Amino acid sequence: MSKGNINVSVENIFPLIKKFLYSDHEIFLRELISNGTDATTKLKHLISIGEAKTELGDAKIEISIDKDAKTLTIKDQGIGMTADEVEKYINQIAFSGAEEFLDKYKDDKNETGVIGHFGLGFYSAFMVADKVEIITKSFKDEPAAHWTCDGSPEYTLVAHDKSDRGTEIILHIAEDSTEFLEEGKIRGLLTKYNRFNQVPIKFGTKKINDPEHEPATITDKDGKETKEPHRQIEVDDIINNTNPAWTKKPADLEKEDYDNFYRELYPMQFEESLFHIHLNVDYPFNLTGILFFPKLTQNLDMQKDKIQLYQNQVFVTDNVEGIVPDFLQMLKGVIDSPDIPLNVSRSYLQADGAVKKISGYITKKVADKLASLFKKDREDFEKKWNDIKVIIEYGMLSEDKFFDKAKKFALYPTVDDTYFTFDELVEKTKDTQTDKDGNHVILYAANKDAQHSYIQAAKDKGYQVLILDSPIVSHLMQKLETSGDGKIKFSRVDADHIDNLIKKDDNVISKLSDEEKEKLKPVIEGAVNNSSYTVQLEAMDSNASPFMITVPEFMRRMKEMQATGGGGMFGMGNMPDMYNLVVNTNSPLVSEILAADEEKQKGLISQAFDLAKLSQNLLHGEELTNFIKRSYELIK
Ligand SMILES: Nc1ncnc2c1ncn2[C@@H]1O[C@H](COP(=O)(O)OP(=O)(O)OP(=O)(O)O)[C@@H](O)[C@H]1O
Repeated sequence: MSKGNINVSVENIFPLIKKFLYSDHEIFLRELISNGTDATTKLKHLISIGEAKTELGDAKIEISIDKDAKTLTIKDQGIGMTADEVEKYINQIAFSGAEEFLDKYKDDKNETGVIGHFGLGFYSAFMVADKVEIITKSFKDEPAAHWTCDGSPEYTLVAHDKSDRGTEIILHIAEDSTEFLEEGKIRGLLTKYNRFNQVPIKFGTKKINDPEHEPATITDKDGKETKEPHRQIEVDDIINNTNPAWTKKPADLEKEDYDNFYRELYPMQFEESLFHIHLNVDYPFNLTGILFFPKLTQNLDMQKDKIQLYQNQVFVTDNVEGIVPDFLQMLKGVIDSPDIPLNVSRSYLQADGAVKKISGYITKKVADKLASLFKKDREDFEKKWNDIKVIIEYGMLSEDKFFDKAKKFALYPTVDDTYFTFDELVEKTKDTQTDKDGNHVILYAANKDAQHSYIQAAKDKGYQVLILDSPIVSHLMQKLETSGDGKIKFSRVDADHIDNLIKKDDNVISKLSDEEKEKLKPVIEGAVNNSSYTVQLEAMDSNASPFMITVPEFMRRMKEMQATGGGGMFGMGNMPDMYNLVVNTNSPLVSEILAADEEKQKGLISQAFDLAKLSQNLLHGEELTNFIKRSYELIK
């Protein structure tokens, strides 16, 4: 028997471990399973190179709870340790590892700044146990060893009669941690952290139908046939899939395999993904994974399904901020990399060279995949556009490299469902939609129904009208306007009268004299009596609407940009909505207004103003009721 002190210089390490990251106590299980996994893969390696003369068998890691003894045991069939190795690895290396780890983080008040907490290792057991035993037998022909430590710096190390190879870690669960003696709790942790562990993990047994047994058909006295019950057998309950899809070669997987993996990863998700991207790189860093483009959904559960970060098939976190570019965080799937430093704060992580490269690599892979999907089957890509546009538009705004690539496949659908790339759109509209000053005006609508009359007016002129309705599109337009030669201007169809949106040389003569206009303007202003509207007299086509409400492009876009965060002009977000009331001085109705007496003028203006409001979906409540009443009066 040997007794010893682990290290007197840090006598208080055990209380410290216990206190350490209170909310993260549960990671002890992941740490101990990782040790068991390492021990098993090391042995496998030694066997493969002929250093270990033993059979691996179906080596697994077994987790068991003994509620009476208040113990939780993690047992592996790996490499094991001799007494000397326990002395070296547990008393010295593991301890100094834990000590170093704590030293680094005990002052770290910002607990969320640490992602994963790999590195505390074996001693994390003391976060939940007041006594820990190790019973271990090395694959080498040496007696087993039994190490016990009750949380003080003192330990004992004696021989043991364990005869099978491997290590058992017995945790005597502390009074304040008895939740870890509950089967449900442990099963939850195993599925959270270890469901793709490299070595099978057994947690109890389960009953299944015996595959060897073919139930016989029984015929009763009435001649009715029934099958006898399937014979049940008890088998190990293996909680993990040791071979998840992302660890395989893309060439070995069919679409169905990816679909199945998506469902395995998010069992509560019933929609299929739109497409996947298999990541696989080994230089200059190691990274594998599969990312899925999800179907857009309002389902909140779905939004909880995030990209999961693994390190060698062990779950670390589903907070991948800093590793995956922001715009791709709406994707789902898995990233597995041994090269991501896990014990560092997020700000450090973002500055880390390897992590930056990873983020760049992922962006490039996603752009390449989208480009190839676009090239291979444009029709299908167009169908998916609505579901993926927000992610792509966000990417184009936030990453210049992505913007350059996405320019080739980002789509601009028209109200008639034609999908143009930006270059195609420019080519298609440059002759018809360039104004007299050389500005190339791209027209768009945000809502086909609400802006119907404006869309129609533009289409009557032979113009193309895009439908751009995603929340960040105003930012993207701003970027597209400034990134080219400065000649492209986006304008919503209701930003002005169509002849003003794309001003051509042909000046329309006004039927009204300047004097008449001066007379008319205050009459209309008086009848409208609303400070949100600026009355603007315009000589337009006599067939165009007499009154029309427009929302100046600049104002509206600045407001939208403020509302969706960033950009725009400070303070604009809180400004009230402002409109122009464009009055067509060439319309016969306007001449009629001018000629009418005061009473009739008022009636005509209110009616025309309400009609203009109606076509902008601005007539509501009492105003709408009054309008309807007045309209009935008119047709009586
Ligand atoms: N189940 C086990 N079987 C065999 N050796 C083990 C086992 N558990 C721990 N060890 C030995 O003890 C050492 C220290 O373990 P510990 O978990 O503290 O650190 P680590 O696994 O080396 O690194 P990490 O900090 O990433 O956990 C291991 O390197 C290994 O040599």
